[in-house]
Amino acid sequence: MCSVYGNLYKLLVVNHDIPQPVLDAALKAARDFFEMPSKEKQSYEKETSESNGSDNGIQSLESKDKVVDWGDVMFHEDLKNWPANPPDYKNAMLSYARESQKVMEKLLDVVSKELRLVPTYFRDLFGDFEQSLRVNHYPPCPQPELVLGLRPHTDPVVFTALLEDQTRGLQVRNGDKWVTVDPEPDALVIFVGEQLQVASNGRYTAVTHRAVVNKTTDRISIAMGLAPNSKVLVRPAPELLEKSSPPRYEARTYGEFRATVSHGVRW
Ligand SMILES: O=C(O)CCC(=O)C(=O)O
Ligand SMILES: [Fe+2]
Repeated sequence: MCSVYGNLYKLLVVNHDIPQPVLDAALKAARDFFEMPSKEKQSYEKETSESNGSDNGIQSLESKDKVVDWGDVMFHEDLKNWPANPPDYKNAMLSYARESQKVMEKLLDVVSKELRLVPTYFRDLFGDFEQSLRVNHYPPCPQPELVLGLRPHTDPVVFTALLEDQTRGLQVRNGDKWVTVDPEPDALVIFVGEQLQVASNGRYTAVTHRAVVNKTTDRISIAMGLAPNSKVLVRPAPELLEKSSPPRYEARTYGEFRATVSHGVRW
């Protein structure tokens, strides 16, 4: 169903079976949203955003003690809070959510098999999934070296499917270096999230990533997080434990995890 390139720190998936128009429509809807006049955007952004980005950015740049995320985000927790405009925004995002969930579920089966578990092991363990969507916009920045688009973080979910436009900006941590991921048309970047790290007892590790910005070009990315529902107890899979590999993480429901662990990036 797909070719997976990469290694421990990133997965770049091509031939993922998502029809290109679905990807194009999601990116277009995001762009159309952020191109609307500020007034129209503001009511939505207030509800959904943690941003301190472009609109008050110059001020933020001057405060040296503050971490600045030079971006705006529309956050749709549990796929809710849709703006009425652009009119096709909601449908475009829901189609992307549906299609990317299929890809991530298939990848979970690949991971299960790789760990010599039954193919549906992790899908069964995580149960009914919930999805949240972060639609990110990073405007050009006059002094990109002073800010980040989005600070370094790992995603607290199982997997994230990141769809980005063709502007460079995503970086992943590999050892002590930041590596820029070159955007590829048609590809999705899949991140391992913290819930898969716990359930695989650290055999898969969550990817630390961040976004940088540039002087001339704005950038759009759409991150779809696949998460268990809040009641699901996430713990290292007993089948993966042995005397020589004891559990490395505590068992916690996803709800408890969300309430106690925060990386400063809302998911
Ligand atoms: O914009 C990007 O490339 C990264 C976005 C991201 O990591 C997120 O929304 O969690
Ligand atoms: Fe992320």
